[in-house]
Amino acid sequence: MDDETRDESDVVFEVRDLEVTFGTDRGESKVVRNVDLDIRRNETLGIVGESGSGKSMLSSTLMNAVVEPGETSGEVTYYPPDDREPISVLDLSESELREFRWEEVSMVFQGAMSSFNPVKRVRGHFKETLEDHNRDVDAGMERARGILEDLYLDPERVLSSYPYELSGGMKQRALIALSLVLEPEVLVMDEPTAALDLLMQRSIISLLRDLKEAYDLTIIFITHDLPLLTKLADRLVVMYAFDVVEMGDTQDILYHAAHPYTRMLLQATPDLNVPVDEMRSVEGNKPDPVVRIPGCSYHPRCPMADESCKQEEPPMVERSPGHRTSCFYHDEVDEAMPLRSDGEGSR
Ligand SMILES: Nc1ncnc2c1ncn2[C@@H]1O[C@H](COP(=O)(O)OP(=O)(O)OP(=O)(O)O)[C@@H](O)[C@H]1O
Repeated sequence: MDDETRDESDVVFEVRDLEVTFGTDRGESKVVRNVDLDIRRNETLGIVGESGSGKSMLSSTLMNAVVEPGETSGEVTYYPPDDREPISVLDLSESELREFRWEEVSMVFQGAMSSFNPVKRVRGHFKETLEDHNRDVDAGMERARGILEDLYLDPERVLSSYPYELSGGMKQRALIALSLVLEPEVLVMDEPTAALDLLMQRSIISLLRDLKEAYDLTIIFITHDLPLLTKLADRLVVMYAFDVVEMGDTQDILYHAAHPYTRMLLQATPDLNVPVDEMRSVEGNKPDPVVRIPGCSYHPRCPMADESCKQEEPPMVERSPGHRTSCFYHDEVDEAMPLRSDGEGSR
């Protein structure tokens, strides 16, 4: 079904004309450009792109949490699961935002390891979160124990520990439990497994699949680790140069990637079981958020680019239902940049 014709009850976030800008000495720095996106209820949406492409900025806007002095414009509408009115996230006051964050949408940030206060036991973090949101602490702690157990942690041991007494994987799971204690609808995870070893990454991914079912969650997972994402996400959003260049079902993107950049990402991934640090990086210079080049932002690195790509910006088009891309030559990409055995090598 087309994103725009989709029944509203299926959509948890509707993002329109979204832009994030920073004023800099060199001029205006646009780090998210004109993004339109629907996030479906109870899906796992993966946002992928190289470092600095705008993934974290885009996801921060879902909680109106872009750091100062960044300016967010456009619309971010959140649809609660019940009969409540839709919420215009960018119009929320500070006190409304404090409730909205954690209770509706919870975020596990990049560098999660430092999210715990080192001098406070884990139990204190849970209690403080419950108290700050005027929740019944006893009931909340009972729920916390259940979530920790679901994450294969010993609740009493973890709750009575200081953060430094836990291993990286345990700390990460404790943080996920903390982010779920106020029963949010949406969990946003920004590179949550980046600091973990491969085995722990895989185990967190499988835990997230179970959690999503058990707690009826929508998960937004941000990473530059495409192999990891293909094991978790129902749909993928590919970002390049502060904009979305392709989105669609994970299988469609894996086997029928329509944008040359997505194909480059897939080709840079020799085998989707290979750790990310063994992947080759995509060649070429990184885009600059201050300098908007004419035409398609990917043309300087694109093997298929011609004169029109240098002059005109390609519009986002629907290639097949729900599969969109912004490339003039999406119909020719199969022939020009074939995927290994039609995607077989990418499994
Ligand atoms: N506080 C800030 N002020 C100005 N520009 C910023 C700020 N934080 C990030 N940026 C810029 O915004 C752009 C997008 O950054 P963002 O963190 O969203 O990228 P990302 O895709 O999440 O990268 P990574 O995977 O490395 O986290 C980058 O060019 C970055 O330099």
